[in-house]
Amino acid sequence: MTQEILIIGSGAIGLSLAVELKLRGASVTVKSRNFREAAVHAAAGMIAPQAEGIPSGPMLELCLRSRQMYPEWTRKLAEISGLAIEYWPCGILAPVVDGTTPDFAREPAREPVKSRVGIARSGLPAYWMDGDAVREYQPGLGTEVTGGWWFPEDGQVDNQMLARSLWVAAQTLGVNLQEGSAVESIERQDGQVVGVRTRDGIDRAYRYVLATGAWFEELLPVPVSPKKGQMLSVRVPQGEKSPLQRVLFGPGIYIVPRRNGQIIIGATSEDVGFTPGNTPSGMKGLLDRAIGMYPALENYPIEEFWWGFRPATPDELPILGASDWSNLTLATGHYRNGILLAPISAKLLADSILEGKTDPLLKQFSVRRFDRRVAQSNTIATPTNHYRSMSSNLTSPTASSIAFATPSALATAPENLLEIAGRQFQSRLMTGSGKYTDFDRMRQSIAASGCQIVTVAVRRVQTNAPGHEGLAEALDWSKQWMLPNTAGCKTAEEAIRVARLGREMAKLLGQEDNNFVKLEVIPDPHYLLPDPIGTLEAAGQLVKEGFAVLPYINADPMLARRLEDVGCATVMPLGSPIGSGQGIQTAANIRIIIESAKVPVVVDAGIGTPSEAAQAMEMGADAVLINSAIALAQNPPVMAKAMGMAVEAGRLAYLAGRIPVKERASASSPQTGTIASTVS
Ligand SMILES: Cc1cc2nc3c(=O)[nH]c(=O)nc-3n(C[C@H](O)[C@H](O)[C@H](O)COP(=O)(O)OP(=O)(O)OC[C@H]3O[C@@H](n4cnc5c(N)ncnc54)[C@H](O)[C@@H]3O)c2cc1C
Ligand SMILES: CC(=O)[C@@H](O)[C@H](O)COP(=O)(O)O
Repeated sequence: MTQEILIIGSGAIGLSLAVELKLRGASVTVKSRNFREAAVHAAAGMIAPQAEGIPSGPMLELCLRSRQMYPEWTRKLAEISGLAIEYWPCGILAPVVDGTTPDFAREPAREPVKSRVGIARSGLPAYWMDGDAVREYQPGLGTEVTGGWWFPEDGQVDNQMLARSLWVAAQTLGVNLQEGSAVESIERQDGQVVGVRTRDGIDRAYRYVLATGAWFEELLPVPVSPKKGQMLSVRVPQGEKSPLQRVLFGPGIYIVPRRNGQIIIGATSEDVGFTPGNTPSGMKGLLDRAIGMYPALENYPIEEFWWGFRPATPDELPILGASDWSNLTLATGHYRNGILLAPISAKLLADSILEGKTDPLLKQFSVRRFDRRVAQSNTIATPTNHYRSMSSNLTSPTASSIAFATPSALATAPENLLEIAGRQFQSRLMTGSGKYTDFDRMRQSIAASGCQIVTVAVRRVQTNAPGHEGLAEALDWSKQWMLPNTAGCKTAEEAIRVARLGREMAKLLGQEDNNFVKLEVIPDPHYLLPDPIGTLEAAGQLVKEGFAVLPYINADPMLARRLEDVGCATVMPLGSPIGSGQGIQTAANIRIIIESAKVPVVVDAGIGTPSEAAQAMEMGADAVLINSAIALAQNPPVMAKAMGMAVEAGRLAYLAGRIPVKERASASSPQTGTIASTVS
């Protein structure tokens, strides 16, 4: 068997993965029944996690991560293939029509509406405009439009160019592309795939990936079905300049203007199996809605119509990752968002196939959610149930918990308490409140961790960002000390403003004397690295205003000293980028900070496992702050418990003092006085 990776399917997903695997040095073959039938050609190419109204949770996170990858990903593909790809972050305007107000617009904007333009409730950039404002912004909208949402970070890619570029990039890199090679069956034996059968015989490889889009069920009994979409395009009349410079995404209709004057109009969503062709009723429905939203289209020449099949699963979420066969990876079900999700799918699957790294996000899209057998056995071990049985063990006074009491008492002895700005805490673990799938899970996890300080993103709570609606009220603040943070602030000014809001929020929730703020000034959306200058500037001001400032910083010893000098209550150097789970990559600098700091040092961000939390504490950190590793674990409450124990273990180890590292062995039992030496 060769070390070849064999991908079945050459659509957006199969080709993106082929390119990624090849770029990382793998040997790759792609079997493609028919490149032209792939949905990637039929799509509109919208990069639209916000306009699609995807609710907060793993899917939105996947989409946002992918959207963020788009500029660099398309640049790289264009460079390899030598073919331009038009990626246009033009923003998407979602007009609202009377009686069809989409979910995200149902409540009015919380922040004061400045004239006729309001800022959205979502933590992501989104702006509400009333009827007059939206018309000013986009002249020519139909009379039925009563307002609209503007999503400046959504956009579009020319999916036809993308498809060509993916194919040529794969070819250029040396992927073995076998067009016209339809796989008829997948041969399986002893829990493994042993080959794929085509009309020419059996092909074997070391690993296999099934990426056949809407046709997935033909080869494997997994619930993926085709959702047909009909589309058409018109063209801006010759000599006229396109009046549309952004995508319009209305109820049941979208209008996607390309820079070359073509305007794509889509799309129907039909459960008609693989029935081919465009229908008069499909076309009429699209044209009626499109003209209603943007009447000028009625006189534009029609250029083309077509259709395609989206791969849809029952929950409309993709299937990504491992299967019941150890060497078979699954990649399908991207439904309406396969163009958007191509880069992140390729990255996460390549990480898993080549490096055995399973991003926690990938687990959310496992095929196992459709497996009745597995689902049933899972109910016994679902996070909540498992946690319940575990927590009852932990609270009952068993022999082991009694035996454990002495060291715990040491860790919580008065001289060993964590003290920040005059306030004492027994637990040295701080946790975050974001990224949980639901509030119950969050509450259970925070309780299981034993932490006493919980940080809350003020801005996201204020704007009711997805997953943050009612978050602040969801926790019992008589048991936890709130650490409001300024996440989402890019400048010192914003952070100062949000810190003040945070203080008000803590007051409203009953913590009258809470002046704590976790200061985050992060202009860089990619690595979420803090701005040292903005942080120092904001810290100085906030200290003057009476805040206890806990600044999140890169592990920079000089900056830590400057922040201490301006009066910060702690310093919070990062272990590695937020949410990366890369552990403590900055150990050498953190050691220097710990050595010289007179204020508590809290290692914040990047901790992925309990052993890394313990490592930070063994190094002498005063506390750690952990969010993603708990919230995104398969079983958050149990991971929270593990983190709490690790922090305590690490602290005890630090207090106990480790043995020095020696170059030579040193025997555990005496070398003299043994029987042999006594006899002789
Ligand atoms: C009308 C329409 C509009 C859309 N608009 C958007 C949009 O604006 N934004 C967005 O993000 N997404 C959009 N999508 C969705 C997106 O196009 C799909 O999610 C994505 O293309 C799916 O990619 P895939 O690789 O899984 O499948 P496909 O791209 O369909 O590719 C599957 C490939 O597998 C091959 N294959 C099948 N069976 C076999 C076999 N037995 N052996 C070998 N090869 C086989 C097929 O020939 C095909 O080439 C749209 C889809 C449609 C139909
Ligand atoms: C919630 C919070 O404050 C995070 O920004 C923090 O830095 C934790 O990082 P991880 O999510 O990597 O644990």
